[in-house]
Amino acid sequence: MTVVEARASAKINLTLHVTGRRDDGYHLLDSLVVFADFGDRITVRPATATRLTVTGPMAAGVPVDAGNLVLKAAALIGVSADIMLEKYLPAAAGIGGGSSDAAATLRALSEMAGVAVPCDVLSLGADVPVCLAGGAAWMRGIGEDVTPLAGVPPLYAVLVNPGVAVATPEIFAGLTTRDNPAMPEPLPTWPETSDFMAWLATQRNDLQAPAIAKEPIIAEVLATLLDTPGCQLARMSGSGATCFGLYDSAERASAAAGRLAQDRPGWWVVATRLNAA
Ligand SMILES: C[C@@](CO)(OP(=O)(O)O)[C@H](O)COP(=O)(O)OP(=O)(O)OC[C@H]1O[C@@H](n2ccc(N)nc2=O)[C@H](O)[C@@H]1O
Ligand SMILES: Nc1ncnc2c1ncn2[C@@H]1O[C@H](COP(=O)(O)OP(=O)(O)O)[C@@H](O)[C@H]1O
Repeated sequence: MTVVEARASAKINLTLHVTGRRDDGYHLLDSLVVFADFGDRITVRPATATRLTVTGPMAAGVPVDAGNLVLKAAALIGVSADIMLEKYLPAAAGIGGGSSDAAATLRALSEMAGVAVPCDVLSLGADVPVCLAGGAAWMRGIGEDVTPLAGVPPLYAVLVNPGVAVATPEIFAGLTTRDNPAMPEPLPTWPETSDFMAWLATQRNDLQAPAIAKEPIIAEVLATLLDTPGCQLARMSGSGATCFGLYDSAERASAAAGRLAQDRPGWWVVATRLNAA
């Protein structure tokens, strides 16, 4: 019997520029996306009818019915399976947990049954195409235009979520401007990690201000991250509330995560590598 496992890595928007809005209300994005070496885990086994079990430390509140993106992905690819989802990522957190689960399910079911992943996965969510691509990418359009990026260095990061779930549509609705500048085209090259960090600091997450207006604790998360030794940049990912801090070494990232976990027992804190090979 073929059992296939797949990692559903956390998605991090290192930049997230909102550059316009379509007539249907969806926003045009311009985002540099990378993935963490930390995430959920999907295991699929052949079965005559699809069944989903959700376990893991972050399983509470995750839908187990047809609303789960794992089941939507299984229906889209048309493969039945016994699917186990182990949740380690907080939901509704701006790190694409559900989208990454959907992409991992498509990959795992494709391998298990020997069927191709459907070309059009955007119907599962705007973040699913980039999660399916899986590596550092330039994401544009509403999320369907994904260009893999070489030359993005691996980074040491700490991810922090203060435990507030954020509804993505509400954050987009809070934008005061929707025609903000895009990243430069072509993107610059970054010979050293320090060049990349310096450039990142000049970019933005346009959803950060409306997210802070809705959930002021996000500003506290950013300030707390910036206050830890070695933190070079702190920014929110996606529509929040998860923020990332970038560090100059694995040791400093790990020390910061240890200190934050101790000082803020209610916060979800993880030291991880982004865009590691
Ligand atoms: C904002 C981003 C940035 O990567 O990340 P998250 O905060 O979800 O992690 C994504 O675009 C989210 O992707 P995803 O969560 O898959 O979005 P969807 O389910 O397709 O859409 C949820 C809602 O977000 C808004 N939305 C989403 C994408 C987009 N380009 N414009 C939008 O306005 C719409 O209100 C939509 O109804
Ligand atoms: N597999 C899943 N994991 C987490 N949330 C899911 C999943 N499937 C559906 N959802 C729903 O999707 C919503 C958005 O969750 P998620 O994809 O984790 O957040 P975000 O879009 O902020 O990155 C959640 O509120 C939850 O109800």
